[in-house]
Amino acid sequence: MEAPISEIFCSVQGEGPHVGVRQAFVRFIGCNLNCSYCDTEPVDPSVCMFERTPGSNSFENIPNPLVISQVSELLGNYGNIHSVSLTGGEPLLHADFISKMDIPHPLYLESNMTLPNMAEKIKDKVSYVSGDIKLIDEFEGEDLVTHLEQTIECFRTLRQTKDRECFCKLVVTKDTVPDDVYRMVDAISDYVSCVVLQPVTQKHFSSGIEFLLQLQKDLLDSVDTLIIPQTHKMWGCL
Ligand SMILES: C[S@@+](CC[C@H](N)C(=O)[O-])C[C@H]1O[C@@H](n2cnc3c(N)ncnc32)[C@H](O)[C@@H]1O
Ligand SMILES: Nc1nc2[nH]cc(C(=O)O)c2c(=O)[nH]1
Ligand code: SF4
Ligand SMILES: [Mg+2]
Repeated sequence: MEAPISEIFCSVQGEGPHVGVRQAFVRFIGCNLNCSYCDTEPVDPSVCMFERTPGSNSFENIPNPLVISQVSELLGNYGNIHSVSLTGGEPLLHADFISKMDIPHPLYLESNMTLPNMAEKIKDKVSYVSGDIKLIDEFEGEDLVTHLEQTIECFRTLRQTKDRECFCKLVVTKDTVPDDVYRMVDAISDYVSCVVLQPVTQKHFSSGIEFLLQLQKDLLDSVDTLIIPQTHKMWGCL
């Protein structure tokens, strides 16, 4: 079993309720969506950039695709880590690979939550699910009803249990429509421990502070809701 991976590095989780924990990151290549705000840089798919020494900004190029034993060996360099973040791109496109991974650390999945059949394959492998809600205007493709159904099914499959933590992130931009947020959150709120409103970072127009605080106020009536920006961008780590 093999998969194309763009980066393997060690950093701290910069988003959501576990900001600051030491993690290894495995970034898979490829995505089924095309979000307007996406911060994943295009890469040379022929190599995986491996940062052996955390924070060194020095990378070894490892030819793609990688086999599972190679990934396990590379992750062994990073010492005492909280978990291994599987990100991308969309890691669920590589569910077959993930289902066969055999590493001693808990797996932390970062997903767009649009591929319920793939979620089924790895639901018992992952200990943490950081699942996004994507609003329909963020990508081209299916209609709203199909998108909503797939998102709900994905959250239902990967929902919070005694063995798995599942929380939701939602990137807020100046184009975010509150009613879209309420509809989507309402549909999945039973499956998550909390909702994180993640203000969009970067060159994109930011949403206003008042707007974010109003969204949080409204959502708090039904679900624990935090506002947490991408903290790794603040101190420039990977
Ligand atoms: C790059 S994505 C990869 C995982 C998966 N495809 C997804 O979208 O959840 C990782 C996280 O970064 C967030 N993200 C991407 N671009 C962002 C931006 N410009 N500002 C804030 N968050 C962003 C995504 O919403 C997601 O929560
Ligand atoms: N430090 C750090 N935290 C992160 N949380 C989610 C990330 C991602 O790109 O999936 C990410 C990332 O790329 N770096
Ligand atoms: S789903 Fe994730 S990786 Fe794919 S385009 Fe959207 S933010 Fe980027
Ligand atoms: Mg990122």
